[in-house]
Amino acid sequence: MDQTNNTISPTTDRAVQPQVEKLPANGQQPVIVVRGLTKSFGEHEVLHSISLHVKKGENLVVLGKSGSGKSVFIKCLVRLEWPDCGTISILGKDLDSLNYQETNDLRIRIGFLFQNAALYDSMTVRENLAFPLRQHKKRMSAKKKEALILEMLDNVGLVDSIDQLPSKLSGGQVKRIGLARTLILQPEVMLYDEPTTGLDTITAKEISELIVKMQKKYHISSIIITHDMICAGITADRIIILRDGIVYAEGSYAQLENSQDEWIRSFFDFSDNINTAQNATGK
Ligand SMILES: Nc1ncnc2c1ncn2[C@@H]1O[C@H](COP(=O)(O)OP(=O)(O)OP(=O)(O)O)[C@@H](O)[C@H]1O
Repeated sequence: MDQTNNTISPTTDRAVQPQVEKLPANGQQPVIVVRGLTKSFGEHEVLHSISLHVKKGENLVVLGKSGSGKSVFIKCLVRLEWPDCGTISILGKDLDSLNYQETNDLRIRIGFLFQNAALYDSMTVRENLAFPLRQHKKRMSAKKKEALILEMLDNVGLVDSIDQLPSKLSGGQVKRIGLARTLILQPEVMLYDEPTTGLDTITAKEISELIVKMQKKYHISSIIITHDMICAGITADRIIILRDGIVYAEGSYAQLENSQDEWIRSFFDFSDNINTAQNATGK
């Protein structure tokens, strides 16, 4: 189904006309391409023919009110849920065409930071970071592993916590270590599910700024699911908004904030904070 005809109707506001089907004009293949993704639970159609792409090095924020299908969408990307129809291509691989081994190989190139990503309580920070390396980088030397652990802890400003147990860390520090642990496998694509949930405003801002710092440092392409507008303001290169199972709107933060559509503008109640935050990150 043509989403452009299926979405917002009476508006002439170009910023909210979903244009996600238009692929980049520079000929560069997007890192993620989703076409016609549909997912129902029983009679309840949660996602209806979603199509979007993510360009290399881009942070795409997916907004939507509670229950709009954001988590179901991201779970479809990592095959925690199976779409009823539609195609998903990540890093040039069509997920449906991959065998078990190819799926596992691709998974290593994709980092997924869960909403409530927990650290292993009985392991120190170093051991938590070493864990994915032990699983997936069996041939990497101990020296290189230690260097990577230190690099990732340095990225998140927590080198001094290397020998601590998670129980000694604050909520924000746990998030940072969770991010470091995901990044240690050097993913080309990151999927963030509500990365700032449960954090106070200042810590949420710090985590959001860290996401941008990592995007720039490692040229990571990301999808960030959030309903935290401060996080969206800091991290988004582009935003799509889900409503009733479709891509209702697409645009930059500024375009959507100034939309003629009142429902879209209702997301942007914290604009003063965000303007400050956006200025700080140059988005
Ligand atoms: N496994 C499931 N079985 C049945 N219904 C489900 C399942 N998972 C999700 N849903 C339904 O799909 C809809 C979308 O859920 P989803 O968790 O994706 O929303 P969301 O946009 O992430 O919401 P929130 O911002 O509150 O996390 C909800 O109505 C939810 O009840």
